[in-house]
Amino acid sequence: MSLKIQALAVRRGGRTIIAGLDAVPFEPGSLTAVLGPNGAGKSTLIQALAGLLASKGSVELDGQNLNTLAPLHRSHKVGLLPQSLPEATGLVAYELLLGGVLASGASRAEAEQRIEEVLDRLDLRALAMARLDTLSGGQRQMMALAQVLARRPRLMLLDEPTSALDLYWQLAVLEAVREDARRRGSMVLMALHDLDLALRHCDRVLVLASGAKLVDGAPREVLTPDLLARVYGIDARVETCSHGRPRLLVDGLLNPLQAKRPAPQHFNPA
Ligand SMILES: Nc1ncnc2c1ncn2[C@@H]1O[C@H](COP(=O)(O)OP(=O)(O)OP(=O)(O)O)[C@@H](O)[C@H]1O
Repeated sequence: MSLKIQALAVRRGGRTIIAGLDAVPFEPGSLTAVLGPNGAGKSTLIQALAGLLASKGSVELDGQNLNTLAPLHRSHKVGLLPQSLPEATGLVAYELLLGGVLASGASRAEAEQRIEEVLDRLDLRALAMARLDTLSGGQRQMMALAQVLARRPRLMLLDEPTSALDLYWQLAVLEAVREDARRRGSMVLMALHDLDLALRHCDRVLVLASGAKLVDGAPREVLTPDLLARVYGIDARVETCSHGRPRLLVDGLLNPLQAKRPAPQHFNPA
């Protein structure tokens, strides 16, 4: 039982964005960070896995090819947190959660019970009855994440889940996701720019560049100074802090003439 990606290819706007991605199977309970520079293809991969973009190749979840499932059935198994925040509409936050959980196939009673649990776990009860247009961007992002957790999908796809959150909530949210994966055996793939969060919370990192897999492995092993220089064009290293945790130390930008960083991501029509 796992997620297997084989020869995944995605085109957008007439261009090949992801060309034949293979990955070692993702295990139940695992958190994987999808890393890479702007335009590397992280969101494209996540949207293709969620079924929002047509793709070739195979995406198998627990032995079932997701591309053969009807969209509704696929959405019961796969929960997506998009990069964009939920719109600031007159909808009450609780209604956002309820709509999502009911759409995932839960009964009304089951949906309400799951939402109560997630609101408690994330300490969001005080905001549950607020209109979305009265919440801050970060609060709306937390509500969207609460919805994904309450839907209890087998595969969670989170596109920059902490982009609008303060330091407390970045850690709190990732710990809640980690706990959910451990408890239910769900699998999590999340696009991240914060490498410290990837080092701290993820079992594995998948690094993309120009839509191709560059490396895939344990965060500490993969995030070497050479890789950081090649992918991000920065002079940086991972060291162990006095509390025994890995930390990214950034010394600065590499001189662009010396950097081995590829030019800004650009894809040739294929
Ligand atoms: N709607 C679209 N139509 C056509 N091309 C797109 C579209 N969205 C993204 N692209 C292209 O796909 C490539 C990958 O974009 P994608 O958003 O997947 O990158 P990303 O790694 O998530 O970037 P970021 O870190 O900036 O969010 C880019 O070259 C981008 O120009």
